[in-house]
Amino acid sequence: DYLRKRRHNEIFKKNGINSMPSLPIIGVAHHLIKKTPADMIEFTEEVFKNMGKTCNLWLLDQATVLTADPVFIEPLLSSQKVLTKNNLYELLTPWLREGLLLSTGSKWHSRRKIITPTFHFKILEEFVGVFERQSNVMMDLLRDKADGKTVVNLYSFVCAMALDVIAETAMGVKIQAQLQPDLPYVKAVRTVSSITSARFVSMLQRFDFWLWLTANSTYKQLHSNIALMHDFTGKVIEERRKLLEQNIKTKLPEDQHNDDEDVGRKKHTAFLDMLLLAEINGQPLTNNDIREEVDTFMFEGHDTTTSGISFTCYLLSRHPNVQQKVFEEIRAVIGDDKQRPITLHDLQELKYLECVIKESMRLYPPVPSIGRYIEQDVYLDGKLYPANTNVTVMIYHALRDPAYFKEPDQFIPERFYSDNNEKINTFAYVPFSAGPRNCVGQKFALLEMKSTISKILLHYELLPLGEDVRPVMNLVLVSSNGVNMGLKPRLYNN
Ligand code: HEM
Repeated sequence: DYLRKRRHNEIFKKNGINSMPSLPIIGVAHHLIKKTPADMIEFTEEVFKNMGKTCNLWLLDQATVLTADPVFIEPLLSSQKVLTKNNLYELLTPWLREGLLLSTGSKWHSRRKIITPTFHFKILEEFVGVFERQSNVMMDLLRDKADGKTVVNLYSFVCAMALDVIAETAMGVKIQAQLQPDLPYVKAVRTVSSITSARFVSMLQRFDFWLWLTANSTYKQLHSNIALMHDFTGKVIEERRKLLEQNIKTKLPEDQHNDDEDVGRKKHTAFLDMLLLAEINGQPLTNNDIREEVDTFMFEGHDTTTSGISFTCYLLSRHPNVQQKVFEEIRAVIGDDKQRPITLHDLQELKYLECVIKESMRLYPPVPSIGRYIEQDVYLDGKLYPANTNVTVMIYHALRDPAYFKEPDQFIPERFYSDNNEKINTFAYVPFSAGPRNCVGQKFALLEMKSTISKILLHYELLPLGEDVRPVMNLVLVSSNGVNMGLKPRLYNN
């Protein structure tokens, strides 16, 4: 073990990577044991300040390279050889199994090949109506809070809305998370997301055995809720497969299996339908194959956009000039009729809003860190990196690097103008990651965020009420005291 650690440290040193002084066996775990999740942003900042933008920490006997340096991020994320996720992702395995986020090797390759086209422009166009309908529900729910005085934690409203959107687009099912929050599937998603996030930031709870031993009821709650979710998605898949087979047999046009609400309108295709039709090496996917992909969308596709929408609205509430500029753009593109459905074309025209969202995700990236595992010795940018190394890209810190972003803590959407001279380095701005394992859902996410935020601003003015956010790096970025603001109905006098 000593020799292994020495080899790692020597190789790192050659690459200009410092290793933090560590103790035998435990490494640097003693620095972390008393840290709370809320301390982690500051702790990592301190580490980078003292050790450099890429450095190594021994966590027990595991080499863990932390980086916020685009010079290293570029070869790492571009590599076709380092595609495996690190052990932190194991927390998600019981729920997501080997879906696209967690799978690796040839399984990941073949799945990525069939999933990428499911985000085709034409398909996304069909989803715009879902964004519209679900954000309209949220507008109704916000109405009695919008008195200009009440402090609203927008996060919980957006979260239920985003869950409705992803259930309908991924599975073709209306789960009514906003209107019936007590539905078992909805509660199960919330419970499993929150237990998994808590485990992500607790060194001890990460280990299954320890969770079972010290928090048995949480352990049981986690697994019974996962079983419930698998059961639910499994049944949806079975039903849609039957329906599809029936439709093929009777050659019914797609829109004849509409439910009541959709009568008269072409029913949109869900991701699940495309997976039912997909083949790998001439073989269709099994229900279990499809389930892990649908579950992955359910997880990856709602907490992330919730974080993005909530933090953007928060920043707008604190920057009235920017809010006014966005509002004017929305009014110019969409008009004053709050009931007029927002089209894909409208969303594409909202250029300033896009800059605002990009800048919000720079200050508050919904996915604040990602990880890779180096399985075999590998050369990145001509330098050797030893096998059995975890790497964590600290997206949160990279996006506030003054070497790449002037006044990095300021909210300046204009830096994303396409004609801005201050060209943004692709690997310095990675909220959706980059390279072969980048976010497959990023276009969907951007459209959903644009659609929801423009709906909110058409209906309400956002006011700087309540405590400022305290960002915490969970699986996604959250705020420990909520994402607070006030709302006031918009009046259109001029
Ligand atoms: C603002 C919203 C979002 C952000 C910031 C975001 C960010 C990311 C990031 C950083 C990754 C790389 C993860 C890693 O390397 O471990 C990723 C992967 C992924 N995202 Fe997103 N995401 C968002 C929304 C979505 C949505 C809406 C979907 C689905 C509808 C989605 C589906 C996925 C999937 C399936 C992967 C795995 C891709 C692969 O490994 O090939 N994401 N996302």
